[in-house]
Amino acid sequence: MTESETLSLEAPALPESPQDSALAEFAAAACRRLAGGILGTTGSGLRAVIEAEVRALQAALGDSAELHGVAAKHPPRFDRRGRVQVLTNPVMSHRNPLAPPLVHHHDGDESEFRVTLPLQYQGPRNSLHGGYVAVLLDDVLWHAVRQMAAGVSFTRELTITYERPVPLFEELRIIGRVTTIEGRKTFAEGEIIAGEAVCARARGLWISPKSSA
Ligand SMILES: CCCCCCCCCCCC(=O)SCCNC(=O)CCNC(=O)[C@H](O)C(C)(C)COP(=O)(O)OP(=O)(O)OC[C@H]1O[C@@H](n2cnc3c(N)ncnc32)[C@H](O)[C@@H]1OP(=O)(O)O
Repeated sequence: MTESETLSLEAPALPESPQDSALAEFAAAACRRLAGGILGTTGSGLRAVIEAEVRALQAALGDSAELHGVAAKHPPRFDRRGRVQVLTNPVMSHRNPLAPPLVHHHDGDESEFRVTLPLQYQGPRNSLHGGYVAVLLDDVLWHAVRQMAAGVSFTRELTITYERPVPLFEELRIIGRVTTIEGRKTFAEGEIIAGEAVCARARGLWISPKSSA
């Protein structure tokens, strides 16, 4: 597979039918498994498997140029509250192979993700990459803000405190909660918890641009 073909596959279509959505989620799950498998395996046997898989995918996709820029052609989709759905988010979208297989729920002013992270998120040995710690906290805090604040808010400031390594291969609770709303400004905080231990903390400010408030 050439580099340009790889990039084209990273700009997925936004399918409209439930069947297509299921297909996109299936494909993303397969990509995740492949990414983890590649990192954990070496040798010529792996090369043969990957070559065969890639050739089969190329044949099934036909002209992969069709995948270029498809997202921009599709109109946005809306949720039950009339808000634009975020279908490509690299943390929460089940269609995005970059997103880990997390489950989330929201209760009151608090959002929670639960996830067990595999090898492709490794920074220090057996621990989560620090940048990804910030990504997860940014997203869970934003999710809490999204439920509570009017309009759409964007991260203005985010401070992470790395208390101890965040482990891979065990379930994490990633929690975000709104602390204060002052007009267009929403302050939030949260943490990543493994077992009983708080591994990382975050606090930050989200601002809704004047036009969306
Ligand atoms: C559909 C889904 C799509 C969205 C899909 C999102 C997917 C989830 C992503 C997770 C979240 C992200 O990563 S979001 C992506 C990363 N973030 C971004 O790209 C944002 C880049 N920054 C911006 O675009 C801008 O700075 C904004 C929109 C955040 C704010 O712009 P602005 O509205 O012009 O801000 P400004 O007037 O300067 O400040 C507003 C008010 O806040 C005050 N203020 C500013 N900074 C501070 C501060 N540190 N502490 C206290 N107060 C502050 C100012 O004094 C002012 O007060 P006063 O004068 O009013 O009193």
